[in-house]
Amino acid sequence: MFATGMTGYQETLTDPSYAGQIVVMTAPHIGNTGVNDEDPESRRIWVSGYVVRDPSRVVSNFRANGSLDDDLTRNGVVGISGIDTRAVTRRLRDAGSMRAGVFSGADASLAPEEQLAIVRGAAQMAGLNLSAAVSVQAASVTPARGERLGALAVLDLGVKQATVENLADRGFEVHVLPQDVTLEQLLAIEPVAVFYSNGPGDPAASDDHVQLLRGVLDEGLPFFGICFGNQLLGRALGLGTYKLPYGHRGINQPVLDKATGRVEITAHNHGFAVDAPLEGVIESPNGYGRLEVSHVGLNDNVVEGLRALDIPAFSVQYHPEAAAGPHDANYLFDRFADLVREHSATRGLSSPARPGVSKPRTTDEESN
Ligand SMILES: NC(=O)CC[C@H](N)C(=O)O
Repeated sequence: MFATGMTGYQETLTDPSYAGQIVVMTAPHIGNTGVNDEDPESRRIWVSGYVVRDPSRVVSNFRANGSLDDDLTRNGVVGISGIDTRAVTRRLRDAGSMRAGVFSGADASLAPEEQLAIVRGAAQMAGLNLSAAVSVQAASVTPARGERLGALAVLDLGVKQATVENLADRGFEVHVLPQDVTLEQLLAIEPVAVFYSNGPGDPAASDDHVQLLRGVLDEGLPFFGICFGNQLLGRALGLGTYKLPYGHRGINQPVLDKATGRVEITAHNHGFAVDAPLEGVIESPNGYGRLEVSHVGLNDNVVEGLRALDIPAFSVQYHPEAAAGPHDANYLFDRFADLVREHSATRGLSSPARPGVSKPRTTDEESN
């Protein structure tokens, strides 16, 4: 797939949501600012391959302590340059994101048909669950900063460091939990709220995370989800998801906040989306009351946010942590903190109540 950001390649490479994907950069000149210790969004580079037109031969930045080339080598990730990435992008826009291969070493001398057979033998992104590959194995805690709101359970489906920092800045004691945590283990930290992160893979292949989220919503806990978290909230509420032809990956995507009429320029990285009517109020097929699409992508009218009207839950498909990207959507972290404050005031911090809607509890009502 292709990414259109002209800056922030280090954040892109270390964003776990790119796991399993070969990233083609439309910006022609990549690597000028090298790499540093401050910008990684996670513990490693996750892309499967990196395709650029013209890598910088000189690293020039006061923060740099290495080059892009060295960083890719250290992480065992293959990069390829000298490619007309804009021509590749035009093909991807016409034909959609597809499986691909970058061959080096002995594989480079294989016949094209043999290379094609290797690519065709690779797994499709549709139907793939990659959460276990990127999630932490053990929980970790980042202390709250400023006014303390309480413990926040973050399900690590591929969380970015900038998200953790934004949540800690809002007063949450951020507990990053492994993706296979049980509802009992999650509730044991006595969270005031729950957050689902971004992450790689097809949301339709994440039934366990959807079930866990339904347990969280049944507890009446406030919820915020970003990107993969938005898709999983959609599924928990009873909506379907689908694969976009070539996805949204860049840092200048216009999104309408329907509540304010304001247009935000935002960072995106998603290949799937929630299927829901853009206008009007929808009744949750899973019995969570009313919900609506809160944000819409203006390039192609894709659902970019959801809000439940009868339970304290909302999510966005794009990236308010904006690493890299513009900060227009940063208010969403404040909106989450406000929701938790309101909820704590009405329910009491230590005794979460069930939402005032009755929910059928069978498992076969999942719509996808
Ligand atoms: N950044 C994300 O969370 C991506 C979500 C999902 N894997 C998608 O491609 O749509």
